[in-house]
Amino acid sequence: MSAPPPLEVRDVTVRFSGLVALDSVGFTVEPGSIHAVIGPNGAGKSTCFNVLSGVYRASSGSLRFGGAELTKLPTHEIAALGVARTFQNIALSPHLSVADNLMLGRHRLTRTGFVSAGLRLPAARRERALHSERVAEIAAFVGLAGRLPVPVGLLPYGVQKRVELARALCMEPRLLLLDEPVAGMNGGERREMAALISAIREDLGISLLLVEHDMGMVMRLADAVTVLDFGRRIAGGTPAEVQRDPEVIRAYLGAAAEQPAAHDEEQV
Ligand SMILES: Nc1ncnc2c1ncn2[C@@H]1O[C@H](COP(=O)(O)OP(=O)(O)OP(=O)(O)O)[C@@H](O)[C@H]1O
Repeated sequence: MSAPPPLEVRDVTVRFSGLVALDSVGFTVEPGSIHAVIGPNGAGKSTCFNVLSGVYRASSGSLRFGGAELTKLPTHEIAALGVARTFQNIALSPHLSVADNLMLGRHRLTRTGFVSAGLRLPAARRERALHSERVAEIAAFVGLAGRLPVPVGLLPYGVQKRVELARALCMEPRLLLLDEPVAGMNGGERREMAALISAIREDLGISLLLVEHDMGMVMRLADAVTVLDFGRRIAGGTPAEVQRDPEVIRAYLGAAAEQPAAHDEEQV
């Protein structure tokens, strides 16, 4: 897989009947980096994510991934360019095994159609064997080797989040969008997930964009941080830079005064 191109977000605005959820937001995810988007509740983080994966349309602005303009593409074409995402609420089939869920992640890479697969033609059999091998490799990489036959619904929540991540990796992405990857996890699960995210960057060379509430995790993991507040980009830079930015401190202190529980997440 070739090195990822940069993701360039320029002047992106998203409006929902009068409400400006994103207001001329811009940032660049450098190739092979971990870039975090943070901000208080309602800042526009999920909107940013949804516009990147094609779930929402930008009202104006541009999102370029290498030579491709993503703004007008449907979700499956964005995925075909090598942009995969995970969901905040797990989006797996609970009755299917881990292996089958991961195979579904490889769907876009499958060449032989359903008919030849159904007829068990040799080409389809060979292709399935290759995909199974890759699924086993990815499962081992994320620490799921022993769980391949287990129905996803029987696994603990933290393990299901790993399956969700593995499913996205099965799409062989060059850019991975992670929506609150440690939400709802306990301290141990958070540390494991943080180590896995680092390994994805180090060993697979994939760029990662993550939306996350856990500040400890963001500050330890991210190479660069973009801070949103009320749909605007109020700061950007290294974790150390944004942590001491007065605008950021003001946004978070204001939010904490209104919603004390919102950023009270456990630190990694
Ligand atoms: N589909 C939608 N229709 C209308 N308004 C929306 C929609 N999605 C988001 N919004 C609004 O856009 C603004 C930004 O919301 P968004 O969910 O992107 O924020 P967020 O930073 O992800 O918040 P949180 O941390 O609570 O998840 C909010 O005012 C929200 O109510």
